[in-house]
Amino acid sequence: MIELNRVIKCYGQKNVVNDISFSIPEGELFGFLGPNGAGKSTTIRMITGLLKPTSGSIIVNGHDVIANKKSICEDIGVVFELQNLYLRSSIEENLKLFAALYRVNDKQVNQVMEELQLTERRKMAVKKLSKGWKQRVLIARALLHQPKILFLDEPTSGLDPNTAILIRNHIKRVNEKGTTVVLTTHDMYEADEMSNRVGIMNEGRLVAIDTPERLKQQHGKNEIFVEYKDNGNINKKNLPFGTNETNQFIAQLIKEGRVVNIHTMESSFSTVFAELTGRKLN
Ligand SMILES: Nc1ncnc2c1ncn2[C@@H]1O[C@H](COP(=O)(O)OP(=O)(O)OP(=O)(O)O)[C@@H](O)[C@H]1O
Repeated sequence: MIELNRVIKCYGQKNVVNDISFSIPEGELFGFLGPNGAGKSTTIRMITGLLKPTSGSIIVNGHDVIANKKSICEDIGVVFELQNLYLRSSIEENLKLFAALYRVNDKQVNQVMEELQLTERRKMAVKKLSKGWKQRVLIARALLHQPKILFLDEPTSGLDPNTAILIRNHIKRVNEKGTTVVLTTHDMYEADEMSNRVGIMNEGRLVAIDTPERLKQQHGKNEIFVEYKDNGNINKKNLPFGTNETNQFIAQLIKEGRVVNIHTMESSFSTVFAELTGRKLN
């Protein structure tokens, strides 16, 4: 369980995280979204004890992170961008070094390597690996000590679709076994598909927190897509669902026998994001 209460972080005069309160229950897969500079990384760094808030309280699994940041080390695993691996060492050496710090046995190291499909290249130096392999090593390293909470910052950014699927599936499996997951992402499909709930930040504030389905119902806009004959050409239009203008326009097309194709389109999560933050991503 993660609980933030009235958390503020300011740099100079600017509140980059501006009085946010929310909680993440045990076992949830929580998607954390927001445009660049919204304050997501700052918030995650505060939750994981890497950064001290200006004010407010943060409790992780019953521990006050601000009073004692070391208290949560054993409970959390983190996969952040620009994390260091020992490039000249092999996958296995990197993992065993970390395993020793957490008193994790070889059996667990082998199992995690197997689960992330790393075994085949276990002896290969990390510097020779592609970005996707390195990312899997980072995830393996974060999971070695079987943390109760896993924090991932853009885990599939810049990876090929197959590696992204492998990583998403693994994150889902880890979550199904009981690990709470906090996933920061700019990928709206990933957020929608994976999260039990999402929190959306904008300009330091938490502007929404709910299930993707409810956010789509509340903030999305269903549309009707219609293709129709128009003076010898085929025209296409997206129209708002259920308005009088749309109904009249379509009724007229049907009457004149001009409809070529028509279907409704469920609002996408990108629409929700744009509506709540005023900006578009992906
Ligand atoms: N050490 C710092 N000193 C001053 N300002 C900072 C510092 N760290 C972050 N900021 C500012 O805080 C704001 C929030 O940054 P943060 O990295 O938390 O955003 P983000 O939502 O994670 O963005 P991104 O999606 O680009 O990673 C930004 O305006 C950033 O410039």
